Amino acid sequence: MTASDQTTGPERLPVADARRTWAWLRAELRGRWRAGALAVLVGAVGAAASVVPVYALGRLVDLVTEQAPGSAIVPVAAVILVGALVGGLAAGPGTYLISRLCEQMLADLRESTVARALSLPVTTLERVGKGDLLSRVSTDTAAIGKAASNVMPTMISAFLLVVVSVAAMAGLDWRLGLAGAVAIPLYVMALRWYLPRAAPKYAEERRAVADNSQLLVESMQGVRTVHAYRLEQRRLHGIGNASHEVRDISVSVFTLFTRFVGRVNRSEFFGLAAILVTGFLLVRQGHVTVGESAAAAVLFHRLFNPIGMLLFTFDEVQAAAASLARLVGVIDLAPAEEPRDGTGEPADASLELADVHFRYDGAPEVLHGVSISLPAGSRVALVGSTGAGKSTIAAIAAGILTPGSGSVRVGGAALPPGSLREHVAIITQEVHVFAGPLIEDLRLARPDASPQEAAAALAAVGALDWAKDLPDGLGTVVGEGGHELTTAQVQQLALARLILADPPIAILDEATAEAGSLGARKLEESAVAATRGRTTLIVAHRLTQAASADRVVVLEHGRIVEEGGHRELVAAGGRYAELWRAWEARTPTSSSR
Ligand SMILES: Nc1ncnc2c1ncn2[C@@H]1O[C@H](COP(=O)(O)OP(=O)(O)OP(=O)(O)O)[C@@H](O)[C@H]1O
Repeated sequence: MTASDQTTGPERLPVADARRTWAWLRAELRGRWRAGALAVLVGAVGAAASVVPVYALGRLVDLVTEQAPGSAIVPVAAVILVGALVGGLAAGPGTYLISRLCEQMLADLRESTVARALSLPVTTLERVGKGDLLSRVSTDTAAIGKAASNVMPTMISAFLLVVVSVAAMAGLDWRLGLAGAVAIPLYVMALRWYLPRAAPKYAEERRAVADNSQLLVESMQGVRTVHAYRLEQRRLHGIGNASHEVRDISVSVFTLFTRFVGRVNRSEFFGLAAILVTGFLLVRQGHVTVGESAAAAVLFHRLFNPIGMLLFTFDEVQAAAASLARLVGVIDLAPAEEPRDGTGEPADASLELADVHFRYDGAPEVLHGVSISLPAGSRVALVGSTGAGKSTIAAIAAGILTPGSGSVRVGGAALPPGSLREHVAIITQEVHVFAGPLIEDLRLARPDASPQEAAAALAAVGALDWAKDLPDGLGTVVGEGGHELTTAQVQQLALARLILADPPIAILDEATAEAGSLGARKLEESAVAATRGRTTLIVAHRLTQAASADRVVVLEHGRIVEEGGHRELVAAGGRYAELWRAWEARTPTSSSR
């Protein structure tokens, strides 16, 4: 089963199952087996070297007990010194190699997740909400990052030390090894008690955190609506409830953890007691020396920390595994669908939508076979009542949405969405101003644009005057936290970006609709300047835009009901004529056109 087969709910991105997550991890490790083997080898040498001083310490105890001469003690002391040195020296590179491996894997994981998230169909992102995705690329990546940089290196070193120490105890006397091993089933029992209880708790905690971020993101993004409808208290109440849920789940996770710690301490007690009793009996029967028995006890006692580390970090590893499953779920998502028919190079700047059908996820079809043809360099206006499907057509023509069936062709070529976007640029009313200097915002469209080119683009859309008057001119920081631009200024900025991007085809979806009537005419002029020479599809909310277009396409309920020149349609007395009459009645001045 792939991640994309299984969704955790209609409003969430999928989460990969354990098998798929392991398969991803194995494939990643297989691709880096050399680095992995080297890290384990260096770690094992360090662990083995660190056991030598304890062994030698036992021997030292025996020598002292036997009142051996100083000359016999010196070589043992030298062994202790060398062992400690080698152990200490190998620990650094061992940890470094493991950390490097984990960090490289994390960097690749982060890149693939973000790359896939950016290539997701817009409909998927709209359906799941940005909060879920944000919590995955931030909180989940952080959880894995923490495990990768702190937990995994410590855990692997601890594991190697445990293996080498148990082997060393068995080397002293197999019964001592066996006594030490008594603790193993107790540790395993503690872990088996804990893990199945902790896993769902962690998953629950992640889900609650994601829900909380979703609520926060929505409230921030919709802050104007929240103010407009006085929803502050209701939103705060919702966020408060979600935060309380996160808090309660975190507390219950911690309570579970402390109960687990109690079980681990009990295992340590029984393990050490078994070694001391066995050592006592073996010394009494003359099977081992006091030094060997003491060495076994020290070896075991030294494992308290690494074993504790192994067990206590298991929950972080588990949390990281839950996060990894969520990221692999995103990586496995199908990217936006490519068109099924052939591609090729566009012959010219014409744009053609042929028999396009479209439905949003889980909703009824909204476009029922729409065909629109824009010859190169023409201006076509799309007119229709609210919900007719105009914005959907604009998004399909721009390659933001993929039609369910039918095709979009540029210059006769059906292009994949990625390259369609190279030829077609769209401006919607939701223009985002990225935080930073104004000129950098313009350069999003063309990174190498010179200040003169940026200024020329602003001048062409009539925005240079106000831009120069900003506190730092084109260097003024705009966007979130910076100088606030008016809606009309933001639209002009988008039109200036269009000039810099210089696409052969432009789509304007409500680019002027937001403006008040006073500024609307000015913005229309800016739009005409920005689209001059380009094939242009305009979603015309102001019918003056339709009147100045080469052709008007009238859409109702997802179907084209009329098509032709403005005068021709007005004369025909159909749906467009009706809309035009209503428009003229509302804005008498426009009849002068
Ligand atoms: N993201 C979405 N998910 C589900 N349905 C949607 C979504 N966006 C639009 N719709 C629906 O699709 C239909 C066409 O919407 P669209 O926005 O394309 O119409 P429009 O003609 O541009 O309307 P308006 O003039 O109000 O912008 C409407 O019924 C709308 O409710």
